[in-house]
Amino acid sequence: MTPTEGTTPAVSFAKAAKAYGDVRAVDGVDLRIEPGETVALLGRNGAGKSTAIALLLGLCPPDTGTVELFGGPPERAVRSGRVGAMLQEARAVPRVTVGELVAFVAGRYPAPMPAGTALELAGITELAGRRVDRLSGGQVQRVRFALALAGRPDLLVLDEPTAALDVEARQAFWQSMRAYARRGSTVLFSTHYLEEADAHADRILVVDRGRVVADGTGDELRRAAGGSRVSFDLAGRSTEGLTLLPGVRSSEVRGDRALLRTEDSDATVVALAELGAIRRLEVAPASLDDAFLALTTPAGPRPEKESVR
Ligand SMILES: Nc1ncnc2c1ncn2[C@@H]1O[C@H](COP(=O)(O)OP(=O)(O)OP(=O)(O)O)[C@@H](O)[C@H]1O
Repeated sequence: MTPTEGTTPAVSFAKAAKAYGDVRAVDGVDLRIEPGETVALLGRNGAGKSTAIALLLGLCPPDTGTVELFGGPPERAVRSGRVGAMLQEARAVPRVTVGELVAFVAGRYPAPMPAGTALELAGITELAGRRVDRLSGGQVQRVRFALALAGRPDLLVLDEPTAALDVEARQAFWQSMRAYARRGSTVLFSTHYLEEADAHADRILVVDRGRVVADGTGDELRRAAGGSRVSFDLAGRSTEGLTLLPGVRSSEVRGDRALLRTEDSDATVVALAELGAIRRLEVAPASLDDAFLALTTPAGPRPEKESVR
């Protein structure tokens, strides 16, 4: 996305880096998020999403480079109540009711929303009188969402917000998030789920080994990854040699179907036809899954610091 001239970005990283020993958790990231954008940080476990979020909230300083929120240090934006965050770590919760806790936290902010509105937006109005230490994991998650909203933040930061939620709660959560984003707030959320990033973000930043390796809408990422998927019924045929066919990058078997990811679907289809492997043959554009696989490094040991570059 092109930076908007003359506006102050909600979030900006300039060559920001943070290492833990040999691990470059955030490795020289340049990034600009405009006010009002909803952005997903998408990456595998250990890609650096939580560290990037810790930097932008001022929880730890970058080793090198700078991170700013609304044109100033993160601490200033956080102190002035412009930022609401929902982080991963579950802290011990006090023995107060949900309503009391949300009202207490809202009261710490200069321009909070009424506690009842925060509860309503988080879909937990009926939990207002329940003790916080007697809730299910999913309910606690939604209380934390209400707490993140309570100060009416300009920037809402959510680290894997749906991790503990079941399907129904997940849908309700995204509806609430979108409702809040429509009020003009900037939202940044991290996730492992491609479908969530695709469905709920205006823009997806794919993070891999501490770097932003792609930045765009789901459609842009699909196009950038290029390629197609060719699938057909194996009908008992061996899968041996499929990856050697022209254009094929990878192959996978799902039930009795073979799925080939290819850079040249015409050449792959001709080769399959020569083998007679064309039962229920389908050719489709690459999916976001394919794009993600093409853009990121497979799980495995992280390289040593020296071998990264
Ligand atoms: N406090 C720490 N001390 C040492 N290493 C750390 C620390 N925090 C993160 N790391 C390492 O930095 C890398 C990035 O971790 P980070 O938690 O930012 O990734 P993530 O994308 O949020 O992963 P996940 O999806 O699993 O939460 C990982 O290799 C992790 O082990």
